[in-house]
Amino acid sequence: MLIFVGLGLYDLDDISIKGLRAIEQADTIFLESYTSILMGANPDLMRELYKKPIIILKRQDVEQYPEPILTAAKSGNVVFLTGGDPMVSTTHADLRIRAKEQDIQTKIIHGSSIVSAVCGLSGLQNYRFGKSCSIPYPAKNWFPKTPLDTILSNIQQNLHTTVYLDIQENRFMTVHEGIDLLEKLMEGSSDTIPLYVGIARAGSDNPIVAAGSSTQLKHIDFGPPLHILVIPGTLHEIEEEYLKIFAGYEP
Ligand SMILES: C[S@@+](CC[C@H](N)C(=O)[O-])C[C@H]1O[C@@H](n2cnc3c(N)ncnc32)[C@H](O)[C@@H]1O
Repeated sequence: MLIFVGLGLYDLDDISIKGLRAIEQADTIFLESYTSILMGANPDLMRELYKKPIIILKRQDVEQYPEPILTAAKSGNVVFLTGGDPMVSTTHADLRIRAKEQDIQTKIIHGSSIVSAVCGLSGLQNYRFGKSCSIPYPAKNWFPKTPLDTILSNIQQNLHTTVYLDIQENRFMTVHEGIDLLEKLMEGSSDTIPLYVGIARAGSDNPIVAAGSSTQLKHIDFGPPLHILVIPGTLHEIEEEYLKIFAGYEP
């Protein structure tokens, strides 16, 4: 059996009791930490708490060479750990399909997700979000414009946009870096993003939530990762009130 377990948002306490029970019963535990990462925990703390070994997986181990995971799940109980919810903004649906094709039973134990956390922290209503996008760190000769296109298209339709910020090995894109990259993409055009909401460390005891123009947000210290951006469409009056109270928004 292959059980996808969501670790939740920030530290060891965010996993569900169902998730912990699945770990207790597991013969093999895998952890992927390339789609998201618990900044208030680490694999050693997990091994200590779960009293079991944990095998760390890279993207290619899951997306290109998943056979060891599937083989283990054919003969025993496998838990596959992911930050947040395992099926939100990840590609793990593919692994579940591959397991099904090999007659391996699967199950999902959900975790709290950044997708719902942004709604609670910003007050932006979940049914007013359009397509989300990700900003990658620019590589040599590669700086995609698609995130900006998604944001502008959502703004035109009066929808909010969740903007995931890149995670690379020990490199986590900040709200400031994300805004700078978007501003660079808009240089020389008439496109503008009038309002940004920056969120840091959702799920921790001290998340930061700040709303304002790019210039205003550049003066905010968001602190350590993880960070995420939300670009609102036109605000509903309750959303505006919420951002004023909880995110220092000054229209
Ligand atoms: C690709 S998404 C994966 C979402 C995850 N599966 C979930 O359900 O929460 C990961 C991105 O979301 C954002 N993120 C995830 N957890 C966060 C947190 N606790 N605080 C702020 N941003 C977070 C970061 O921008 C990160 O790069």
